[in-house]
Amino acid sequence: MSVMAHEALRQRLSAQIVEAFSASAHGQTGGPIRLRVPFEGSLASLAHWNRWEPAVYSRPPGGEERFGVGVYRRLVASADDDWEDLKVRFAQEELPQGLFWFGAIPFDFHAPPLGLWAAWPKSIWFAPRLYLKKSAGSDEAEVLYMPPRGADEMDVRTDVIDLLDVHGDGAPAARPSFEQPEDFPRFREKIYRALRAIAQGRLNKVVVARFVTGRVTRPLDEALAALAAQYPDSHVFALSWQGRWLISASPERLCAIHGPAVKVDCLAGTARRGRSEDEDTVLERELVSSAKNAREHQAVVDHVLRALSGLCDEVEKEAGPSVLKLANVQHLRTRVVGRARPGIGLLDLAQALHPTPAVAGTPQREATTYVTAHEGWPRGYYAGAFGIYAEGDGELDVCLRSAFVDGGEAAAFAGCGIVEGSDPAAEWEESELKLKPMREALGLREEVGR
Ligand SMILES: C=C(O[C@@H]1C=C(C(=O)O)C=C[C@H]1O)C(=O)O
Repeated sequence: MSVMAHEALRQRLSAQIVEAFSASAHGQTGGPIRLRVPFEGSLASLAHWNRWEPAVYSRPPGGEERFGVGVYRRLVASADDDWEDLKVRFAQEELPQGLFWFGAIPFDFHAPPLGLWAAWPKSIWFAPRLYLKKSAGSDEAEVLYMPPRGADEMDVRTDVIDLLDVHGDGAPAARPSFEQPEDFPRFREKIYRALRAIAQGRLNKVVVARFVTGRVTRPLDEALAALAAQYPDSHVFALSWQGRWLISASPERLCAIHGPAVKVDCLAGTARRGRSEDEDTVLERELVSSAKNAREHQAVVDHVLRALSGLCDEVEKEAGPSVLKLANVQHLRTRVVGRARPGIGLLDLAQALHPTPAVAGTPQREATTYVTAHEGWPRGYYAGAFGIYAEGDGELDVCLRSAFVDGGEAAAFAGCGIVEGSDPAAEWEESELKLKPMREALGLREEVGR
C-alpha cells in the first residue's frame, strides 16, 4: 500500500474511533470501545515491516482476517519458565469479551531463543490495544479499541494515530548479520548424521531443517496478500515483536479447542505437485502408496493419538490419510478429533503435542533434544506454533513455510522428515519446494557466498 493510502486509512480510522469514543459513556470508567467501520480490501493493508508497536495479522483458511496492534496486556515467558508457569499466568488474566491473546511458542520450550531470535522472549503473547476483525467477503470491519486509562478525545486521537504509525517505507538501515545459510554439502552432512542416529537405533525419525537468507523486496501487505491468494488452505499470519516479524503460511494445525471440541491435524509425507493434472495424480498415488512416507506419517499419528488419550475422551481419527494439495507441494494429512476432559485448555494440548514428530521426529523427546543439539542453528520460533487464545479456547498452527524478518533481511526455513532410506538430494529438493512460499512472497533477494 502506498504511503499516502496508508496515511488516509490511518486518519480515517482514528477519526472513526474518536467519534465512537465521544459518543460512548466512556468517561473515566474505562472499558473497550467497539465500533464497525466500512473497510474495503484486506486488513493486511494495515501491516507494515516498519512498525515498532507489537502487531499481528492472521488469516486462517476461510478468510476471516484479524489485525491487532499495541499492547493492552502482555504475557511473555522468561528463560526458566515452563508450561505450568505460562498456564498459571494466563489463568490470572482476564480480557474483555471479544478480545484475544495472540502469540507464539518456540520449537523447543526448553531451549531459550538464541541467534537471530535472541531479541525475543521464550514465548510471546499479547492482547492488542487496537484490534480489527473482518469476515471474508464483508466490506466492514469490527473494531475493538482499549483506550488508555482516563483518556480524553485528544489522547485517543493521538494514541490511535501512534498505534497505526509506520516509520518510512524503506527498510531500517541497521542490518542484522544472519549466519551463512546451509549449502547442499552441509545439509547432506546433517542428513547423514541423522541417518546414522537412526541406524544406531537412537531415533526412528528426525526432521532436519535448513534456512536461506536474503533481502526482502516486498512490502508486508503485498507479501500477506500474495500468500493468502496462493495458499487459501493455509493459515497466513505475521507477528511482530520489537520490530522483527515472524511470517508464515502454515498448512498445519497443531491443535484447536472450542468448548470441549478438539481438532488436531497430522501432516507429514510430502510430494511435489505435477506439471499436468495427470502427472499430479501419479505423484499423489506414489505419495499415498510410498512406504517411506507412510512411516513418516504414522509416527505423527501415533504420537497425536497417544498425547490426546491423556486429555480427551472419544478420540477419533480419519480412516486413512487424505492428501492436502497446496500450490507448491502435496502432503499426507490425517485429521483427529476428540472431546477434551473438563479443565483441559489449549496450552494443555500444546504441552502434550508439541513439537510433534512432523517437525521433531520420534521418539519425540529424544528427537527434539537431537534437533536442538545438532541442527547447527537455533530454530527459535521456526516449527514452533502461532495462535490465538481466550479463556482456554483457541487454535495453534505450526510455524512452517515461515521466515524471520529483521531490518529488511529475512531468514526463511524448511525442514524434512528423515527416516531410514531418506535420500539427501530428494530431501534438498523437498526443502526447496517448502521454501517457495516465503521466497516468492517476500521477493527474497538471496545473497550467496557472503
Ligand atoms: C518441517 C516442515 O514441514 C513438515 C514436514 C513434512 C514432511 O517431512 O513431509 C510435511 C509437513 C510438515 O509437517 C517444513 O515445512 O519446514
